[in-house]
Amino acid sequence: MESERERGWEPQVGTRPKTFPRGQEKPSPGEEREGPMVGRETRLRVVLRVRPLTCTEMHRGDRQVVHSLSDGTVHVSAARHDAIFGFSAVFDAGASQEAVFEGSGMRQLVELAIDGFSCTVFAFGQTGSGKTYTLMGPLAQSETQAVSPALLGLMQRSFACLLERSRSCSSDLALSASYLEIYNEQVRDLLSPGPPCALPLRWSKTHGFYVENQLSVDFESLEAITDLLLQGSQRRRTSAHALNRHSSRSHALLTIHVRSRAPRACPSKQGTLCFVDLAGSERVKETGSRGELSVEANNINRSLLALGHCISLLAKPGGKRTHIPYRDSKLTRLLARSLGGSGITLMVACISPSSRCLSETLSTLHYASRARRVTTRPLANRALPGPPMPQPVPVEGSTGVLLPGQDVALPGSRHPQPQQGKR
Ligand SMILES: Nc1ncnc2c1ncn2[C@@H]1O[C@H](COP(=O)(O)OP(=O)(O)OP(=O)(O)O)[C@@H](O)[C@H]1O
Repeated sequence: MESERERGWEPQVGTRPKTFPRGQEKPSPGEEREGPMVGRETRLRVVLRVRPLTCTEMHRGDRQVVHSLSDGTVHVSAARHDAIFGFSAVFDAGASQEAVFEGSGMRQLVELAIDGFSCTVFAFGQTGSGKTYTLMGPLAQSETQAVSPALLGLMQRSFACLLERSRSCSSDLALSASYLEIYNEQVRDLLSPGPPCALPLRWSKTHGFYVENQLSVDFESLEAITDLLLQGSQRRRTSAHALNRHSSRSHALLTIHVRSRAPRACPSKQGTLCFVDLAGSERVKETGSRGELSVEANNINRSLLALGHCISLLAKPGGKRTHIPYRDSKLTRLLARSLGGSGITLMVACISPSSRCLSETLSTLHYASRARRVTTRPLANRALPGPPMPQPVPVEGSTGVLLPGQDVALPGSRHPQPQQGKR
């Protein structure tokens, strides 16, 4: 039986805070929430969600080979396999969207983003295993009919939580969103109007990897951010194949930037909350992908392989001291900070309980188990006092902003390069 410490977001025994780089500062006395984990080795938190058998799987007579047990474990039992895997939490087929939000630690992650940390939640698993459903709920239906509030996913629940905190008397938060996809190894802006075009991914010593010229849109209400999510998701590449009628063909990253408006003299906190909906791994033989679909599948599988490789190396004892090949894919470059840097990460592994998916399910479970050994050293971000940076200028009649010197930038602001103290 594992201890609370092994269940994620608890610092490891005997680790010491390292020095605090510029822009990422020690907590001041009284900032309790940043307390135990700041600057200390902290494990990724990994939870598992098992979706129900689909109608097709039931009609086909697939057997259920995954059974969740109490205490965060699942039992996989099939002809030649009998194994138990443990996670920080396991959600079975009957778990509601609310139970996943409350039990996964998502609410805590929102709080940490408000406190200035770079927080990431990513969903991964085989195609059709329920990643998009867990993050966004059944979004595709919302074009024609409203989605029942009970079905809303981790994203919408986190937005509500964030806005509630923002309205509460003590917090004065400025919120903005950017939404990207990695499609066939190209980074594309999902909020930018017009045909998708590739954005450059750059690296700087102070900020690590960042996307140049991505659009960032201010928002102040749940309706505004839900609209952005819907607009962006409609632009995202999806296709139908044998295992999923709405299969995502790209990795999508929605980032909420949370800036606290502190008094002038104090450095303000600058946190992020990034939702990563990975495209699912797939066996081309089973999905029946041909032509363009098969090119997409190869790109998806290659980038997931690169991610798996980085995770394996990071999970080894002393792995951080070896070279981690983040540069092998755009996905690993963008997740470098969440996996091996100073961010705080929640991973939601999604699986199908069907006997037909057994080998993919085992692969996801092994991948997820390995990820539980990965640690980061969380540090909060602070905007530094000093000469003021160019501030976005509100544009009348829009939630968008213009940076000084820009003449066209609706509906959001472009970030040509990271600002000081911000990635
Ligand atoms: N927990 C769940 N309860 C009910 N239905 C679910 C659940 N999880 C997934 N589904 C349904 O299963 C189908 C596949 O889910 P989803 O599209 O989220 O998979 P995915 O992992 O994102 O796939 P891909 O990688 O191909 O994009 C959808 O019809 C979805 O509504």
